[in-house]
Amino acid sequence: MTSLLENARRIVVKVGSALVTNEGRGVDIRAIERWAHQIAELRAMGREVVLVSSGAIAEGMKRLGWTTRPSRVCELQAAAAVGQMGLVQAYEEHFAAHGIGTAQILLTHANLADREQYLNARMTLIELLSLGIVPVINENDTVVTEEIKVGDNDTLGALVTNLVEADVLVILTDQRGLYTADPRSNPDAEFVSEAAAGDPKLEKMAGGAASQLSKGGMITKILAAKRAARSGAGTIIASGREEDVLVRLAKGESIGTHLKPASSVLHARKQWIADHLRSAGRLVLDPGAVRALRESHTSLLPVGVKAVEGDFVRGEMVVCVDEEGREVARGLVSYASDDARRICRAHTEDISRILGACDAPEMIHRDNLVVL
Ligand SMILES: Nc1ncnc2c1ncn2[C@@H]1O[C@H](COP(=O)(O)OP(=O)(O)O)[C@@H](O)[C@H]1O
Ligand SMILES: N[C@@H](CCC(=O)OP(=O)(O)O)C(=O)O
Repeated sequence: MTSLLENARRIVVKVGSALVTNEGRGVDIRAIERWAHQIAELRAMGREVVLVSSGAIAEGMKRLGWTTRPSRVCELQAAAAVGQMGLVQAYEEHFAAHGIGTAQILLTHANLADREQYLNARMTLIELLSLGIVPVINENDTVVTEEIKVGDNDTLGALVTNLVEADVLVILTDQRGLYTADPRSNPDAEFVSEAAAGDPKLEKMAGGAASQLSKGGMITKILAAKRAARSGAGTIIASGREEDVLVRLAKGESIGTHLKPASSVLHARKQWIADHLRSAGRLVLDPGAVRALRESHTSLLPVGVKAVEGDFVRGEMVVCVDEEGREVARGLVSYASDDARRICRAHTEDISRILGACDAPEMIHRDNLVVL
């Protein structure tokens, strides 16, 4: 078996509290140095990497001189706010040593449930990746209470994987991967090197019941893999202490537990476009464009768009209709409605002259288009 990471172009790496913090005594600087080094190598191999890192509370406790984890939510929030400074400082310093810039992103579940904020976060992250920056994400603990928390960073990692349409989610933890039972209490537990993401048997191995969800552990990783598979991404659970784990995985070595999605990224994305998104506007196509979409499965070019209806931002879902108003396709549009109106009917080579820049040669790229 080869690694899911071998051919992945966009990767989300989640590092857990168990790893980032030195036995709960603040940030493990040596560990951060090693991951920065490995992620720099992945970038040099042409991969894009988003990092989801825990550790703010543990670092905050150290800075505040607290030796036991507080129970009041506001104390945990205060510790997270203090500790986040140390966490991002450590990442910034160690990525800078490789000439790589970093960006801090703090997200909540509520941010990602809101359509506009979801799209804004997506645009920002994709822009950062195209600028060669490594985004470092954590939950925005200051503004969340128990009920609206993502809860654990495994779930946040999966949400970010869906958000940026990553190919693979790598969850680094303090175990080699998934065992048939918790290896801490079951020395006979067997290692699982490969399984289907979403297989209910895995939830039982990880300790099962939904009531344990908030406690983290392996169950949140298994559920994160199930969630990531919805956008076609595979998940790897591996030990962050394994020598050069990310680079070796990217070179094709099979390390850790590989949880494979049932369908390909492209198929899953198209399913998502077709099923889940509310349309933000309409593009009226001329008969030539309708034919090209139906018969040649091409991208939709601005020249074939006769009119643009509605207000939308880049990346939103729009419905494509023929001159009689019948739905032909739907897809994620490459331009916001104002720009789309200005370039409809235009040839691709004229886009930069009209808009001052050409973000994309097509109105909807064929990977983001579902013809009905
Ligand atoms: N089936 C299992 N296989 C491996 N680890 C398991 C399993 N069930 C429970 N665990 C526990 O999950 C822990 C990892 O989760 P956690 O401590 O939340 O890590 P992190 O902070 O990296 O998210 C392991 O140390 C292990 O004790
Ligand atoms: N956001 C918090 C906690 C994140 C969390 O639950 O972490 P994890 O156990 O790695 O899934 C922090 O940075 O300390």
